[in-house]
Amino acid sequence: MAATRRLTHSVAVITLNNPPVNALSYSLRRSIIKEFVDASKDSSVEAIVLCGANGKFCAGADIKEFGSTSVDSVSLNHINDTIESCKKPVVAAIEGVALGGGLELALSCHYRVANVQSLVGLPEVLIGMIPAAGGTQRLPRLIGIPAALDMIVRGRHVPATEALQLGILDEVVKTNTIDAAVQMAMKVLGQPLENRRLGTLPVQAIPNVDTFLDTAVKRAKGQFRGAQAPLACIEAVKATLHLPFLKGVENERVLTASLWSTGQPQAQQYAFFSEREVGKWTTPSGGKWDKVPPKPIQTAAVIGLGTMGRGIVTSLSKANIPVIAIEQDAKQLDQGRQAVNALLDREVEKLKLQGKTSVPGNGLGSVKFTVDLGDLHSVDLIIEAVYENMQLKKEIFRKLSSIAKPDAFLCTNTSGLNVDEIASVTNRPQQVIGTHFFSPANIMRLLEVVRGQKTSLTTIATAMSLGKTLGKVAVLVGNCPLFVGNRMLGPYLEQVNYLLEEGSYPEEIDQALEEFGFAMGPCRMMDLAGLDVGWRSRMEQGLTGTNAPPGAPVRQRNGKRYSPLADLLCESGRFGQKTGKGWYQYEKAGGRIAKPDPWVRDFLDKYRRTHQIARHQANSQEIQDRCMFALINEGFRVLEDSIASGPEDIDVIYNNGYGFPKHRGGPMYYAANVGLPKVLSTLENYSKANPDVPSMKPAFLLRKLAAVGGPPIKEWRTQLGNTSSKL
Ligand SMILES: CCCCCC/C=C/CC(=O)SCCNC(=O)CCNC(=O)[C@H](O)C(C)(C)COP(=O)(O)OP(=O)(O)OC[C@H]1O[C@@H](n2cnc3c(N)ncnc32)[C@H](O)[C@@H]1OP(=O)(O)O
Repeated sequence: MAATRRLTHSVAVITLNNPPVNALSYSLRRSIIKEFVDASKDSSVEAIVLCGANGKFCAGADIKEFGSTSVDSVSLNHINDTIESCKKPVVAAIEGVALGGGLELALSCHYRVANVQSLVGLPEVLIGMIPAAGGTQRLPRLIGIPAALDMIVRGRHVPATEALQLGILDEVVKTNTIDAAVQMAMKVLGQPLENRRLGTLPVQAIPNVDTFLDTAVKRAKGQFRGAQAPLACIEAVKATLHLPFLKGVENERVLTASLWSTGQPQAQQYAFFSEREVGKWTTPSGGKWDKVPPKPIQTAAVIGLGTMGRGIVTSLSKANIPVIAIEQDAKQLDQGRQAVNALLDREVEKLKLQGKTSVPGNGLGSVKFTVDLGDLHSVDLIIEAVYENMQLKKEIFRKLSSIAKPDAFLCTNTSGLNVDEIASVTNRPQQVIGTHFFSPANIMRLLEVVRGQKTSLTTIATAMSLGKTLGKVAVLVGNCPLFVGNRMLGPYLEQVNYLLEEGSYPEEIDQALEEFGFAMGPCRMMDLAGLDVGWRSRMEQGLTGTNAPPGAPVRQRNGKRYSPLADLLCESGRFGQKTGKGWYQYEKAGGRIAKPDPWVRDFLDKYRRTHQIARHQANSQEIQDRCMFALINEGFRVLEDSIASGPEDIDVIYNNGYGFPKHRGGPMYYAANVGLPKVLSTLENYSKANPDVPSMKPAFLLRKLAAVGGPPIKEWRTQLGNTSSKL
């Protein structure tokens, strides 16, 4: 744990050592200050190098210690000021990462040398905070307001080559970073340090700075919808213009305290740790992430090059895994090839920007396009990504049974079909697993890994590990219709339809949920996904179309409330963005700019008149409560059924796959924050007034937890008890 010290010539090298990422815990901070003061007093030491153990400089403050009392007793600001004012040159030797407080520490050093593979950044905004150890004051003084603001507000991890260009680093080396830092320290001995102390420098003026900052605020409000940290970051950087350095640092402290009182940092830090926790999967049969080794995946194949397949091929190639990409005929193969190549070209551009052009083959795995399933005989893992049709999927898996090598894993990319049924037609159900990617699959971080009844632990471990290799956050879920995310979406969208029936317009509903923080309101989301998808599914279920029960009341099915609104839209050819019309109108078929459509208003008004529904225009709060509590209630049912192993899993799914605002932690964290007794009573009231909407009947687990006062979310798991686990 202690920061250790060794002398190289007359240079003291202080090593931060707090595995796994050298986070600046209270005890590490104490050791650093002690070692540093000793070195600066030692007359045999002429210069000091700061580095991190195990190839990592430092990932910043220890987030686990936030909120504890020891935080301020040895503040990072005190360390940074001591370093910056040191009379001997201090050089940071950056390997791996210098993030948050780690970069702030490095910015207090007089020089910075980094390994070419390293990343630097101030990602505090991603955990609901601002850099509060001088970062918002030193970085603008070093690289100017625009570049600093961009890094701080987006929390970007900047590759070393870019950081060198920006002026954050003084030198980038391919090997022996610490030696290079020692060399640098020797080289600068005797040179004046005044202009290397960032806290003493003026910030460079830029023209029209007020307009520039106002625009940044407007952009952040639009982009981060309700998240306070990006705005506080702008405020803190703005202070460099009118406050002296120390006052600017004091302002960081005030802004941090004010952010903390919003509860957003706590929610985002919960989200951060939940993402790491879901990787540590367990199963009731005793399977555990660190006990079951995954099989290495050296080659993979993807069947079907529609939107999902293209993204999955790109994702695999990006992870440097050679892929075989299959389509059923030459024409579709050609279309798929063009689309994949365009996506891969964009990836190459991104790699170039990161200075990674020297990686052999550009660091992308090769892609072989073919129409011949026979080519799959030697691949390690196959992902089927054809459209959602059980018969078609089964036909493919039957064929794969005889073509794929016996130890190959067979994955189905389905958003809700029964993985057991698909596995049942194969000769290896233990090696079959669901991998539910989210569109666009090369960008979206979420991967739902769906375990079937017979899926082996090795198969789970391999799919989860593949998710990590692809840079995704993989969540293990059980097999039930629609799995976790889409299952919860059902009652949420049901409420949207009922609100539309009752008198709200699509844009009002979207506005309320976008104000809540969702990246996209539900009506725009349905238009994007295609209204016909749900329509076809409802036809297959006999809820609408020719299979619907004859003489069924229009607004009821099987004794439950039913809204035919989306069916009616589809019957008039309005499938959403793809047809240029859905809940909104678009500039053209395939267009993306949604405009409220007077046709839709007329259609809804006429519908209400036909069915004699008195107009009830719900306000934002009612829209948010009904939609959110419907979603959350289903989340409790998912937990009861053990389809997800804990509330954190659900929250990670929603934060990463459904545009849920991370500053609210996730739907289950939000429920805990609102208070479970309140969620329960709202659902109870609705349910009493609407007994024909069973999805709003409060879940048993919600009642159970509310009955014990709504404990903190980390205690929910203990209340889950013995349920019939699907995990
Ligand atoms: C409180 C004192 C003074 C306050 C004033 C100073 C304010 C400073 C503000 C900050 O510095 S806030 C922190 C800013 N830093 C970050 O946000 C970085 C967060 N970490 C990451 O982005 C990643 O973890 C990583 C460093 C890029 C590494 O990613 P990788 O995928 O390689 O590993 P992970 O699984 O993510 O992490 C491994 C392990 O380490 C834990 N961890 C990571 N960072 C921190 C941290 N800053 N504090 C505490 N713990 C951290 C992570 O939880 C994993 O733990 P596990 O137990 O193995 O799951």
